[in-house]
Amino acid sequence: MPSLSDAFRSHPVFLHQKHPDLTSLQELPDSYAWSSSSAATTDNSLQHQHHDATADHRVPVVDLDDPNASSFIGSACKSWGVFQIVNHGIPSALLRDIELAGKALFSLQPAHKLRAARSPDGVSGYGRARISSFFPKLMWSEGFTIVGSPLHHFRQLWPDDYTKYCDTVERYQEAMQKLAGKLMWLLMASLGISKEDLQWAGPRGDFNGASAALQLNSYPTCPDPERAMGLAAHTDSTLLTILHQNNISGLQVFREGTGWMTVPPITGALIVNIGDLFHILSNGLYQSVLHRAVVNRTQQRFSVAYLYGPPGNAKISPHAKLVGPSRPALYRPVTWNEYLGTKAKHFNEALSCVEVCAPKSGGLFDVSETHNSSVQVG
Ligand SMILES: O=C(O)CCC(=O)C(=O)O
Ligand SMILES: [Fe+2]
Repeated sequence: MPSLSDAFRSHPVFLHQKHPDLTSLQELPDSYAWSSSSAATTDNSLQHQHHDATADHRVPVVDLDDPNASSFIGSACKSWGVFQIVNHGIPSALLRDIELAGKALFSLQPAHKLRAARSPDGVSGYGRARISSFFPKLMWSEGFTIVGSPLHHFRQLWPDDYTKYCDTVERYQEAMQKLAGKLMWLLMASLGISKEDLQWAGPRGDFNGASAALQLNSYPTCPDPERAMGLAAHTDSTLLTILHQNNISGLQVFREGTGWMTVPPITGALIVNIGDLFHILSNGLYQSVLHRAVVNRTQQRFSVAYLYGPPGNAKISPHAKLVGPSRPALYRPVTWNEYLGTKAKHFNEALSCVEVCAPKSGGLFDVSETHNSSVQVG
């Protein structure tokens, strides 16, 4: 069965590894300037101001202990593709520990960090965002990707001290895997899909064999944040992503008709993004949210993304219960590996590459319309 590492290995991204020490720069080098200081900023739209969060313009916050959590999540996914969660069961000490591990890692000297550099066809290790290759300008950030055990790389970074950091990562991965499974069923329930309806979730519905990657991100303080970009606009290729940000804002999501909106940090809350694969599974009902990270002049920002996808051999397709005479399947079945290949080539156009039928215009589709449909897909 192909693993996530195999998937990345077969779709290498070549990034030049030379990485200046961003913390030492007093001025923004041209290679990092996404807009000129006088330019009206429209396209990759560096409007850094966020729209003030009136009730309708606030990323929804869902209490997972609420008996109606599933239906709140459903509404959030239809209109936003992102929501924050509280009462998620992840201990605050674990959130603090993973943040401390990230801080310790990114504060190492540049040459030291490069001991754990990600190889061009590798998935794990230190380096620039994989999406960098799609943009002419560099991003004001550093990342560290972990698939499976970080032992090999952590030994290179902390020869005498790696066990405590490995232990933190392992505990974090375990807790995230459980939470991701729980979120998957809340999402499924909101679409009227039960455990019997999802073969690849396994006989006990525990998503055994699901794949995941952990992405640590650091956004150093920036001398000219209005012209820089921390992480350019993208959607995640995942089913879902669980993001922990420290108490510094920077994550923005794009809303049709409104523009870029900041997702404000809420102490102890986690952010859940719908990824492209869930968009496919939901037959386009749930949005995979376009998001980016902006930077600031005074405070270093950290985030930890748990990128969650299906088992390597699972074909993800619009679920049969969401397909009917009035709503044909919009996408063809794909494995995560195949989809990552499409993304590596076509980036933000990847979803349209697996489309089989243009989405109908004219509003949201009513889930109840097809709950009893027996049409099979894939
Ligand atoms: O740092 C953030 O807030 C966003 C990170 C992200 O989008 C990613 O790692 O895919
Ligand atoms: Fe992302």
